[in-house]
Amino acid sequence: MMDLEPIRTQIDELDRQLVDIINRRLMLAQKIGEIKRATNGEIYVPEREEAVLRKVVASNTGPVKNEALRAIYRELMSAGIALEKPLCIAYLGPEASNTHAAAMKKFGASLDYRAMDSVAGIFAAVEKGEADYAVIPIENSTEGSVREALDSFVQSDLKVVAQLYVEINHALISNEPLEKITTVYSKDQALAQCRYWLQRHLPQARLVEASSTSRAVQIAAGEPGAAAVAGELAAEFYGVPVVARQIQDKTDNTTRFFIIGHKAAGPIGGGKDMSSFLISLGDEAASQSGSLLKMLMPLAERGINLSKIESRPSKLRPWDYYFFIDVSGHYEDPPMQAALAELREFCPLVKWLGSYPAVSST
Ligand SMILES: O=C(O)C(=O)C[C@]1(C(=O)O)C=C[C@@H](O)C=C1
Repeated sequence: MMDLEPIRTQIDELDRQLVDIINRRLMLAQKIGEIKRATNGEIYVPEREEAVLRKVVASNTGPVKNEALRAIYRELMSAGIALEKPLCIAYLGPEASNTHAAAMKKFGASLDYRAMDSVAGIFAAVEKGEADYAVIPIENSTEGSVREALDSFVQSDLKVVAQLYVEINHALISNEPLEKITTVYSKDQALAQCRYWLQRHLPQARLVEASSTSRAVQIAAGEPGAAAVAGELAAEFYGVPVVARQIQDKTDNTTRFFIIGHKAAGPIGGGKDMSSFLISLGDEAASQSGSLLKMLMPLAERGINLSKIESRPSKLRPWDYYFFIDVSGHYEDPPMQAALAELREFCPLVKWLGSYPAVSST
């Protein structure tokens, strides 16, 4: 057998150098932190993180996978942020929810996390300064928008600062075997994502909505005949067995999360920014044909790409709608400013919800 020792000696030497380099990187982040504190700058800078990750990935010649590099850098930047200021990140809890997992994926292990029991509570926590940023689910590839999350932007001045996509796998979690399960708890979106599996395997079971997937596991843990639909992380965290894995109807079930804070991300440029807006057409919508087309034209004419449009009842009067749109580009881009000026001529409400890096690579 070949001798491992000389190779391990080389690894030990590289590790010593790595620790030294990591500490030197962190000391630079600390210096940046001092400048930010003196100038009241944002501690978390999504556009800079995105630029760092893109440079790192571009310089990678292998064999390390880009995904592994991104995970390593996530933790390096998390450690850096913690030295600049120990940020608190609110998420839809309780602990071990899919949003908790998404928050950890975005911000790493060095920050403080705070579970909240509703999207409204999350917005309030950031607004009152009890948390610096928050992570909320905004839409799912199988079930569409999280309506409560969209509606929260109507009243709030908080901004979308970043986004991330996370593949969501659901499990059936219970102390009971499948044949003894009579009630299944979960968040409405999660129940809907497993609708056919539940119909096939538990046609008699009562489906009951819970405020989150992890809350469902807490309930199921203490109730005879009850099960929860949630991620396996929650099963492990609350010590409740997994009865069936991968029960979502679509294998590529993905949820998009928004990171919200007080200040939107700065521009990256080069087609790598996105922005979200809330627009009301007011009486225009009811009185004129083609008003929706009129709303989209100022954007289309300037090459601003619309990637999503969603209407929600305004709740001001029946059949009055708000349009939530996601578009390419940053709020500060001159073509965007021109399009917005035009929109404001006939739309009673054009509210900027935030700008953020286009496809988050974290
Ligand atoms: O460049 C900055 O502003 C930093 O604070 C450094 C750093 C990094 O570690 O690279 C850390 C946190 C920010 O979110 C962005 C980048």
